[in-house]
Amino acid sequence: MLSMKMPTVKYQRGDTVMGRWPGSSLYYEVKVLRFDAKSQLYTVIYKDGTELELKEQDIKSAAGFQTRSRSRSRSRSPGRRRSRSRSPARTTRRSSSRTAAVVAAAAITDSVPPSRRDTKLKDTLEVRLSPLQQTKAAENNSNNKHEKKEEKQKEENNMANKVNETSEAKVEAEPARYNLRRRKDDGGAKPAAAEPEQQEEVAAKMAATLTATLSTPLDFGGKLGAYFWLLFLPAWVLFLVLQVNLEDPSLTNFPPPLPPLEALLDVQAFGFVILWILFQAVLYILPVGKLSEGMPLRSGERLKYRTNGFFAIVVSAVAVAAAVYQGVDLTYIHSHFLQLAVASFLISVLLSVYLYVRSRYTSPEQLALGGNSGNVVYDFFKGRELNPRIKDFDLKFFCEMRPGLIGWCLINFAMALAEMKKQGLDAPSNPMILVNLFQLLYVVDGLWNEEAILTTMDLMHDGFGFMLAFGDLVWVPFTYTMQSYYLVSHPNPLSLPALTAIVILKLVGFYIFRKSNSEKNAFRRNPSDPKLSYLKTIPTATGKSLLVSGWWGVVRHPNYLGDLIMALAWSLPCGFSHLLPWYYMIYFIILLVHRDSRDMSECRRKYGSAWDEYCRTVRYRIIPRVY
Ligand SMILES: NC(=O)C1=CN([C@@H]2O[C@H](COP(=O)(O)OP(=O)(O)OC[C@H]3O[C@@H](n4cnc5c(N)ncnc54)[C@H](OP(=O)(O)O)[C@@H]3O)[C@@H](O)[C@H]2O)C=CC1
Ligand SMILES: CC(C)CCC[C@@H](C)[C@H]1CC=C2C3=C(CC[C@@]21C)[C@@]1(C)CC[C@H](O)C(C)(C)[C@@H]1CC3
Repeated sequence: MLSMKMPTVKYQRGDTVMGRWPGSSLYYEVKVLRFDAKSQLYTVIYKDGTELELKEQDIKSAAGFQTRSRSRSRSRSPGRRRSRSRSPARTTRRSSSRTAAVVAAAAITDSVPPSRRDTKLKDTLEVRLSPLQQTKAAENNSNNKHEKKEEKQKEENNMANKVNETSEAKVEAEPARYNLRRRKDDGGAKPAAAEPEQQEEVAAKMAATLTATLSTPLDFGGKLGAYFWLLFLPAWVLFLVLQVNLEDPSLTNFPPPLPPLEALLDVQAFGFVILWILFQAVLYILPVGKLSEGMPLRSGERLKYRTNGFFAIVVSAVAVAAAVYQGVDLTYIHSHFLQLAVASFLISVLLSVYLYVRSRYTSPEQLALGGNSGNVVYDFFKGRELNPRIKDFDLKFFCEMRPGLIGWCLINFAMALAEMKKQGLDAPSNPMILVNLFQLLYVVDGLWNEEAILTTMDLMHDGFGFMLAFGDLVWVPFTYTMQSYYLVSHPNPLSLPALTAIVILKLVGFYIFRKSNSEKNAFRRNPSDPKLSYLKTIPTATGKSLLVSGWWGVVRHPNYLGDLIMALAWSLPCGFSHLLPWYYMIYFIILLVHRDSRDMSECRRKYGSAWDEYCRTVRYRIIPRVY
């Protein structure tokens, strides 16, 4: 087993110490993750999962601190606080009437540092600064003049640590916003207001600090990129759908003229999409199948998910078969593809708006780290809330695994029927059968191993916003079906050797994909599983280890490799006459390369030098010796 050693420095990896929150004089309990000898900085992790780099002088041993109890702070009367000298959050009656447009200072409780949150709150919001106090002994040790000044400031903060925001107050602190933690449990304390100027000063200081420390780099080209993707993605789907209908669907051909609006909007198609989603929702909530636990959240909580996806696809297949038996003409899906896509798009927009609005009222712990930039368009696109739920109904999990994914198979099946109808066949063509079976296998496998999705990036890190809502409800069912749609009117006879080679390719890809995903999933769920004891690992400061042998020792993303090989096998049956059926392959390379780089940054942030060591040991990302 490989292991890392930390250089001999004052604080060691794993030490629990007190770290100063940058820009303030407040100290919180942190754990040392690593020390960078070059920059002389310690990477520490706060209790809420925030990682920061601190200088040695901003760290103190935990022994010199004591936690101020809640009861003590509660007993402090507002009047007593008022009598104190000026402080950043001083409470006065006078100022209570002036709190509109005042930024409230962050509430920091139980040694959890402030994280960010948009705070346009309608209700009265009571927040409180509750840092930890240093003991007398520690204070005496602090000879440094600078430190003494900060101690004084800290004392002031402690004295006047309640700020109130009235209903008309709008809390807006640009460029960054901070976490205002509701103090529902502080019933005894009366709301009071802070001195606006001083609060603003504190807020501005913290805002600057938080911008510098908490903001994760923006993906997808940042704010401008978000505008671009919001327009480009729907336009691209429209382009593909119009193009695939052409006799000669060359991507270089000019797209056909846009149909009139009334041809795009179809109430019946809209109704069918809604019915399909509701049908899947009913299957999802049925108390059938396992309740699986997700990975621990930042709060330590583990959500439960109803993983009955396989049951859902079996029931859906039976329902579709019954409908066909009853004479329902599924080729409607082929002839109304555009209308169905537009209806799904509208639903995904409505869903994204709902998700964005509800995320404004969610507690900061429930926000994803990446979708909380403060820019409305970017956050709408990227998604703010990590696991939006209506009671136990997990919207992200449901959308990712059900309507679009199972809808993809339904559309493929409808295309096979449309091909038979259009080309007067008694049975679908071989390429159509291959595409249908290959993609069905992919989806069924995903649903059979539904629990494994709980350890993927989307579920663990990404917020649920337009990108995933659109991706799940529109992109997957209406662009992943391009190969079968293409085959409806573009037959491509396959020789037996070609057919056999494609099948072998698919199986090889599937084997790599499934084995590597299962290995990682099993390891993440139970790292001490005896079945995995032969695997080498690298320990990391977070307590989690990284696999460095087995599939994850071949390349850093063996699952992407398998997935790409499968994608190749999906396009090959369509031949080489047009680029359109190869669109998925091209898109998928771009998607996975980008995903890999996103994951690399995320893992480097999480695991630091352990990740670098993993990358040194496993040199290639996706394709051995190539990339
Ligand atoms: N068909 C499609 O459209 C798409 C399919 N996919 C497929 O979905 C699957 C999931 O993909 P995705 O979520 O992107 O990524 P992964 O399932 O590969 O998850 C990445 C995470 O795995 C963990 N990890 C990375 N390296 C190691 C290691 N050496 N040992 C242990 N854990 C490690 C890390 O999380 P941590 O350490 O926090 O556990 C990392 O963040 C893939 O098979 C992919 O091909 C993905 C996107 C689109
Ligand atoms: C619109 C954007 C450009 C891209 C959106 C990306 C999404 C379409 C994909 C992100 C991750 C996905 C996964 C699957 C489907 C596509 C999306 C939603 C997946 C459910 C397909 C089936 C697999 O077996 C899987 C491993 C479960 C996949 C997980 C990731």
